[in-house]
Amino acid sequence: MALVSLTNVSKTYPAPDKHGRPVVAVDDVTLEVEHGDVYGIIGYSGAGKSTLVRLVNALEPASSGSITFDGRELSGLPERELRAIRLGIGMIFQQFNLFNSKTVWGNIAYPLKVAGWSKADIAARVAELLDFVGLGEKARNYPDQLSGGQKQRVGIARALATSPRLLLADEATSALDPETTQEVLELLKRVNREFGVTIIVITHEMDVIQSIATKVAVMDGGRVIEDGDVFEVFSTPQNPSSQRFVSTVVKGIPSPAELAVLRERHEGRIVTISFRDGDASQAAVFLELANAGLDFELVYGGINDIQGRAFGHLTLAIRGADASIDAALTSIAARVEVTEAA
Ligand SMILES: Nc1ncnc2c1ncn2[C@@H]1O[C@H](COP(=O)(O)OP(=O)(O)OP(=O)(O)O)[C@@H](O)[C@H]1O
Repeated sequence: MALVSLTNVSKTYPAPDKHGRPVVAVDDVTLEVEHGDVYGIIGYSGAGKSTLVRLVNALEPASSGSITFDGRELSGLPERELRAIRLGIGMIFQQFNLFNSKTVWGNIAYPLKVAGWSKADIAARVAELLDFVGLGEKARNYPDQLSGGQKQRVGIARALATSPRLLLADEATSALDPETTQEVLELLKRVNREFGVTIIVITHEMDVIQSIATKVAVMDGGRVIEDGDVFEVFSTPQNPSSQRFVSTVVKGIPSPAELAVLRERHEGRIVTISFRDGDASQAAVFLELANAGLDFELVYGGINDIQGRAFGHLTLAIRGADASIDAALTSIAARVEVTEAA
């Protein structure tokens, strides 16, 4: 049984949008998060990601559809029972949401005090968590004496205090620099591996999904437009909207503006060849162009690595007789994806 299961879930806010209509923030979403998953939810700003998190956390009720947590239907549950379910769900935020008037120790101890733990149990648990996130030295410091990465580590320790089964990370690394982001992501991987905590990661950053997610859902306009294995979704998106979104976050696909510049700077036909690991050797593709007597140069490209599997897009300017180029591209297209700029 999935840990979190959403079936035809929608959330409509009566507050009208700029056309005077209610806002459909989440639109008929069905997805399942299995125990042990690191499930990424990615999409443009306004796609409905944060709203989805608030529904899963039972902070707001869905307008329609069913949400279950560990097999229990959330809708219709009284507040007392929802509170008990929320204890099994930890949450971390972009702005960390620490109490500035409490020390690091006090921040981590807070949920345990609320849950009625004894002083001795709290002390032991906080010490254990400080050690896990590597902040033992900072126990007596206040949040404004910490770096962003340290603050998020406190946020993670606090979220884990009551041993939740699910951790919701809403843009948890978006305020951090790339190096600190990687450190926090490594810590989240350990949370998943060592404690078996299932994680839902909400982000607009490809790097985050790429380094920790095992599955991903792409959201656009409140809907999940594509979901599945991270490598599959990012290397070969099926839906035109997710293709458009993916092309903005993966490396190596020239935007329309970049294509216009390439066309201006290079003679010949501009063709993007997309490789997925194990698909076909790049050497074989280049050899085919050379054997057809074509002149070509690499003008744009990038390789993406998703958990040890690579895919990439190389854009070439190819020069030669049109018929020879057509024949070579038809032959290459039998093995790898070929896209010629219109
Ligand atoms: N409480 C609310 N009342 C009215 N409209 C809302 C409310 N919360 C969210 N919305 C609207 O719902 C849509 C989805 O918002 P949401 O914050 O879930 O998107 P998001 O993908 O998380 O974007 P971001 O990354 O910018 O936070 C937006 O159009 C937003 O304006």
